[in-house]
Amino acid sequence: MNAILASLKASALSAKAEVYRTPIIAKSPPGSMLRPPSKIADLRTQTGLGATTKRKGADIIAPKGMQPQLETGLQIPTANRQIKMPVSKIEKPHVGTVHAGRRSSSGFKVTPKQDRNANSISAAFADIANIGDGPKFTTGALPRPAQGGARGGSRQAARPGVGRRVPATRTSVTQGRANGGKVANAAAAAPSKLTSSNLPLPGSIKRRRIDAPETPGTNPFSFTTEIAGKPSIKTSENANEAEDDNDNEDEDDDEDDDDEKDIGPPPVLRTRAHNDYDGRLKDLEAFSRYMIKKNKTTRKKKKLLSVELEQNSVQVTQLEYDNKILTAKLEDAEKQARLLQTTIEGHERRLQAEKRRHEDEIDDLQRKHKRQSEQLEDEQRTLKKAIADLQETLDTTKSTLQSKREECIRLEATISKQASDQVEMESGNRNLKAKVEHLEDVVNEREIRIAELEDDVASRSQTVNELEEKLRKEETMRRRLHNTIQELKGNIRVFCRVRPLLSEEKNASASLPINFPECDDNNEIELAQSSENALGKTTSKVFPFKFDRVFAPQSSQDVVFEEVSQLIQSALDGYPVCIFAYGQTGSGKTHTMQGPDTITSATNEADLGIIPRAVKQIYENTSNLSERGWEYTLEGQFLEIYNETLQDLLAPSSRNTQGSEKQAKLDIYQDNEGHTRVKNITAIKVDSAERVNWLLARAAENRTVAATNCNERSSRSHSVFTLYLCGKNSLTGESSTGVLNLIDLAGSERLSSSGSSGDRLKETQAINKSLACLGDVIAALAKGNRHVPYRNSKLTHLLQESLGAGNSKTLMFVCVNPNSTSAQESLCSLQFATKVNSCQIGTARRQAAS
Ligand SMILES: Nc1ncnc2c1ncn2[C@@H]1O[C@H](COP(=O)(O)OP(=O)(O)OP(=O)(O)O)[C@@H](O)[C@H]1O
Repeated sequence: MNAILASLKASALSAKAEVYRTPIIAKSPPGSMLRPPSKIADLRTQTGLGATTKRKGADIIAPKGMQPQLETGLQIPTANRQIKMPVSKIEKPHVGTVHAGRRSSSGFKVTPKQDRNANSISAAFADIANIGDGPKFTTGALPRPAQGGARGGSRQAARPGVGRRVPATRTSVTQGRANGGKVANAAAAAPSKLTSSNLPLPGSIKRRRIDAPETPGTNPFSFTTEIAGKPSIKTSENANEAEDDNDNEDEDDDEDDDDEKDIGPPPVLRTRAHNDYDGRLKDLEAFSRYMIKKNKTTRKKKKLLSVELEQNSVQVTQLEYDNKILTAKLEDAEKQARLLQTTIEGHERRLQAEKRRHEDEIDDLQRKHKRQSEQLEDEQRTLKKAIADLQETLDTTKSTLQSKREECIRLEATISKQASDQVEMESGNRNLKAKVEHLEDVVNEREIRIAELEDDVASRSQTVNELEEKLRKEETMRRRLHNTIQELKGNIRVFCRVRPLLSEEKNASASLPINFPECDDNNEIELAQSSENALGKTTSKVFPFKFDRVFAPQSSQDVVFEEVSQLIQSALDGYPVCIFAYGQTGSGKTHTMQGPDTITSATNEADLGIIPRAVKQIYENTSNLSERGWEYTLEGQFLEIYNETLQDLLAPSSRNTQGSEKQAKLDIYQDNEGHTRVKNITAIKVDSAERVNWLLARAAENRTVAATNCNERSSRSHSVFTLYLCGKNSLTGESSTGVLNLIDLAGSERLSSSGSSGDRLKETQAINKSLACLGDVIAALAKGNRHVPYRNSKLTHLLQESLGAGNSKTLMFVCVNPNSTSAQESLCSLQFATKVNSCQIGTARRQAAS
């Protein structure tokens, strides 16, 4: 749209410029009056005209003594303003003939010249031009002349020779070369109507010089002006001269010769005598001749000026004609410009509307673009995040892919290997098939054999069942026999164990002189004791002791437990068993019953004492017994008797700490079945051998807490581990309830040798009391007293069921310290053990439901 508007504006401007440029060109038409400055100067020199006034765009030549008055171009004398060219008659312009006038006040006399052809500009041009052979005006591309025009008139008017009189001021119009050089009548040649469209373009005006003929008297500076579509006007001084012929033709004939002469200075009128009439007459005659000459010269000049004037008039007419044409073109151009302006305004309005619409569209598009940009930015952020996630996934996938590739490579290698293996296997398979066929035959044979064997198995399984039944009966028999053996061994037995000297004891003191006489039963021990009598003589006395078994210091835990395991089996068979260790502090009671103070999974099994080994044996035996229909549940409890007070060693540790929940009082009672039980005691199911380790660890922990309050608590209290074994045989319907009491008694130091006082004395008294009660109970059982004082101490009360109650089995370990410093205490312990060993407690009775 902008391009269309720009082209429209450019065409309008070019039209305007063309219109306004035309008068400028018309101001300086080629001709005699408006010549190049150099030509004008030459002409002025030749004609003796006055000063030249230079105007913008043209040189204006005025006669000597006459100032130019025209604003543009040439001021035509008033007398010649008969040259009019009404606009309405442009198609037939009037051109007045310019004549050399009469002398006027300004030196020229101007008279109206007869209009030879007032209705035809061509006639006027013909009057001016076509004089003799001189330069001519040609009409160029003017419209064709009217019929009957002066075709070839110029030829007829042309007369050869110079200086020959020709009709005054003749102008011919020719049709140019297109008409074959024939002269056309100007009137006939004029267009019927001049319009801007058929007017000649200003740019088509051509100016060329036509060489003047070499004829004397011809103005060498005459020009032929050709205007395309317009008549050419030819001017020459010959024409001017001819124009004057109408007025002074005769006079000029005589005076032509004098024209070229210099009239010289006026004659001098000398002073003569008044009566010198001849002289004065001569002077007057001379002066008269001079004046006549001068008059001739003046008239000649006037002629030239008249010619100039005529030429100017023609020029003016031509300019007016051009002016009107250009005015018409200007009007057309202005009309067109207005039209274009209207069109432009319309275009501009449409453009404004388009512009507004486009601006609205641009705003909409910008809003849309902004929204889309925001959406795109959001999408870009989302995409970036997705790309990052994808990149991460890609990396993970790449690494996975890499590992998969490596795996594929491995698999391919494996596949190729497997393929080769498959080939081998196929060949092997074929061999195998052959073998299979062979074996199938064998199998068939063997199936027959199997059928025979199944019959045999069936008969044998019946035998097995019969044997199992027999085994169960034998198991029952075994239990009875085992118990009988135990009874034969004694329901209360005593083992003696002497611990080795500790590393720190080996250098400090001499070991006790203990002797283990060689015997098959390993049940003797001799304690040598030297004493000094009143005479100062040292006497040595040997105290022999005999127990059910004596274990020397090198005896391991395994050897000790091997003798004990028979009693553990009795407990599993449903008998109350009580094993306790007796001896002074540090004699090895705890080592025998438990082993190390703290038992963990890292503890060496060889160091384990009777308690963990007993539980392990029980589990192994219950597993074996399950094949014979026995199912057992084990429940354990661990308590200590300190100063005749029961303490639960398996209670949660919080119950034993100060300020925490106070432990409920533990009371000993007998349940409905006559079993001795402890009220409020913590009973823990022992469902594995390892559970016992945890149980012992908790007991040790609770004992450690108590030891912080009471010095060497473990040595000053009795600890009792009780395991209840309840078994049921689903096959025989038998059941059994065994009790295993494993007791680590307090140190058995005598009160006198302990040197105790205060709390320690009280502790020792309590220990001695309970141990004395234990002795009393055993003595009562040995005597067969009806009353056995079990309730004299917490210990005997607790062991009532397991200590001599008919069916119970009791084993006492008397532990001996090999240190010589403990000789007296060791002797007392061995003496106490001998008393216990001498007891014969009644026949043990199995606690069976049936
Ligand atoms: N048969 C043995 N072999 C090796 N060392 C033993 C043996 N018997 C006991 N000992 C060691 O002797 C020391 C004392 O033993 P232990 O603590 O068992 O005596 P105790 O009679 O239980 O004393 P307490 O009455 O103070 O508890 C311990 O260091 C223990 O390891």
